[in-house]
This record gives sequence, C-alpha cells and structure tokens, in this order.
Amino acid sequence: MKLPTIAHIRAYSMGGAAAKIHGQGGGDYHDQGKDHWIDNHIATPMSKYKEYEQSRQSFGLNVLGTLVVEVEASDGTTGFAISTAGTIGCFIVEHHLSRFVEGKRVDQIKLIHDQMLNSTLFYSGGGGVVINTISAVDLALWDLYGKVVKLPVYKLLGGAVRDEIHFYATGARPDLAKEMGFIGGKLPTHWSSAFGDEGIAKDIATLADMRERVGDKFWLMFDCWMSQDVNYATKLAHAAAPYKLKWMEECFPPNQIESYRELKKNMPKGMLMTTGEHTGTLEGFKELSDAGVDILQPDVGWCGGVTSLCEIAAIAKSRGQLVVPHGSSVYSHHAVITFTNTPFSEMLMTAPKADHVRPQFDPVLLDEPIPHDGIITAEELDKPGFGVELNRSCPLERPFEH
Ligand SMILES: C[C@H](O)[C@H](O)[C@@H](O)[C@@H](O)C(=O)O
Ligand SMILES: [Mg+2]
Repeated sequence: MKLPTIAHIRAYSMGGAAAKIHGQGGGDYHDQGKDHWIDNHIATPMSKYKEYEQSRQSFGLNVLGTLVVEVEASDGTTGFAISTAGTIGCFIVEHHLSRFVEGKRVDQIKLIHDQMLNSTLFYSGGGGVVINTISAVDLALWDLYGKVVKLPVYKLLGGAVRDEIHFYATGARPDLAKEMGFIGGKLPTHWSSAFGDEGIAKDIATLADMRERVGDKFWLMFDCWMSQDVNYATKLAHAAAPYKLKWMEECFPPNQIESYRELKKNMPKGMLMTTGEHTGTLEGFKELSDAGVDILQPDVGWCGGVTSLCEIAAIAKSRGQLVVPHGSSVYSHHAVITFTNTPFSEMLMTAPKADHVRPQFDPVLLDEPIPHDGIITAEELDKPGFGVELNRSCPLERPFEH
C-alpha cells in the first residue's frame, strides 16, 4: 500500500486566557463554569495563600485553554487531536513543529516524535506546555494514520489484550459513581499540609462518610494534587487506613522523587502510592518507578502522546508496576486496551455535580465514547483512528499560520 504524505498541519485554540469565552471545558477540562466540583476548595500547592485557597481557577489553572492539532494528508484524509496548551501550543505547532511533520509519510510517527522531543529540549525543560503540544501532534498523527489505513489506533498498537475496559470515577461523589457501575471512586483532598492536623481530620471525615455510603468493597482513593509534605502525607495515609483507602495519589510535585521514596517506606502495608500526571519525560517516569510508585499515571496528552505512553508502560511493566493513565478519554482507551499492565482505567467526571457521566472533553469531540455500567468495550473503539471527529461548531481560533 502506497501511503500518502502529510501535506498540512494546523493548530487551533479554544478558551484559555487569550479567549473571550470561558467555562467550556474541552481539552482544558479544568476550564469549567461556576459551581463545579472540580474547582471547589481542592487542596493544591497554592492552598497556603488565603486568596487562592478556594478556587484553582483563581491562580490560573485554566489559563492555557484547549489546543486542537489537525493534520491533513496528501490524499485529503484528516486526523486531529486535542490537549491543554491553547494559544502557546498553536505558536509552537505552527512556527516550530510543523517543519518535522509536513512532507513526511503518514506512518513516520516515531521519527517525527523523536525530532519534536530533541529539537525542543532547549526550551521544554523536559515537560509542561511544550510536551502537551508535542503530545497533541503525536496523537493527531496516530489518528491520521489510523484514518488512512482504516484501522483503530489500538489495532495499530498491536491489538486488544482484553474485551472491555473497566473504570473508576474521579469526582466528588463516589457514592453516585458506585450506582453508575464504576469499580471505585477517587476523591480530591480538600485540605493541604498548610492546614495540619485539622486538615487531616476534615478529609478523613469525608472519607469516613463515603465509606459508610459505599460499603466495604468499593474502592476509595485520595487525589492530593501536589499539596502535601512527607509528614502530612504519612499521617493522612495512616488515618485513612481504617477506612480502607486504596491509594494516595500525587502527594508531592512531580520532581520530589525523594519524597515519594520516603512516603513509600512510611505507608501502611497494602496501601498503594500513585503519581505521574504532571511528569513529562521518560526519565521522570523511570525515576518515579525507581522510587517505588505502585501505579504510574501519565496523561497521554501531557507526556508525549501515545508513542511516549507505550514506552512508559514498558518501564512500569519491567518492575511489575501498573500504568493507569490520568483520564484522557479515547487517547488513553486505545492505548490501555493493548497494555497487559493496565487492569482498569480512569474516568474523570466532568459533570458539575459528578452525578452523571459526561464525555470528558465535551464539547470538542463528537462521538466520544463514555462508560456504561462502568465499562467501554473494544467493539466501541472499532472505528478508524481514535474514532472521534472534531466538533467544528466550537469557537475555535487559528491565531498563527505558517
Ligand atoms: C481532581 C484532581 O484535582 C484533578 O482535577 C484531576 O485532573 C486529577 O488529578 C485526576 O487524577 O483525575
Ligand atoms: Mg490526579
């Protein structure tokens, strides 16, 4: 089969600080409207400042906005993907990464990926918005390749190792998640180390209440969003053990490897330590794995795309660790269904009250599959590429052209 080349790459943004419309969600799923559980006094490294304690949007969690990358092949087929990078991402795609993409054959994804990573090392700092942008390009390329050869991405990656993906839900209402068929519920912590023992008591009270509502067997986890120090995390973990907390997630910032190593030593037996959603390099994941993280949680839209995610999964596998990506919808589903070390996956509840399942990247993707009774089947993924289309009725802007 003679494969086409990539003729054009284009980058669009939606929302973020540079836009007029906010609260839409999309690739920047933290950019939700008012009264959303995801912005209601969640513990962060900024919680120690009174003025930034209540809302993550107040310190700029939603400044970036959605980045949409579209790639068009010489035969007219198009592929696309989204991430969190907005206008900055558009600049990087149009003025820098485009040179590595246009003119290559649609199957030359690994070569493009390597060139993107190495050519941006001098300003990527090994992660952050540059890697989010590279991820979106990588994902768009996989989508295009799948659409050209008319195969779902998971088949290009070697095929499914299971028929279904089972999900846990992240949100404020694990009790409702249980009724919706999920296998567990991950609660954000609302108090950080800045609040000491009082903070621990308050988060434990919420956990105890949820345990009472969901019964003994349903999984409950804490997502601590980089808001703790080792002593606080250790105390919280021990206080949570009687309520059968399954794991403590992202207690520290991504590069505090020694803190993770220390916490692992201090944790109650059987409780898991997880992290990874804000790590953007292979080396970073290797260090987390070395530190004894039980579940690596890369975000496929922030870690270098599917190409990097497969490499990270291999690092975890070499140690008998799991890789359970940070919720990222189809971009994650097509990869994890091919991984032997991903027995379950995350669904991030983007409904304001976490009381029903709303597609994670709503409204930017059309046909975005959602779990029913906590499950998405391989069959549901059986469409070319990632199986979704771009919702062109969204207010997309193309700020730069090349
Ligand atoms: C709920 C958390 O604070 C974050 O909003 C979420 O993105 C995350 O960390 C997760 O693991 O889903
Ligand atoms: Mg998390």
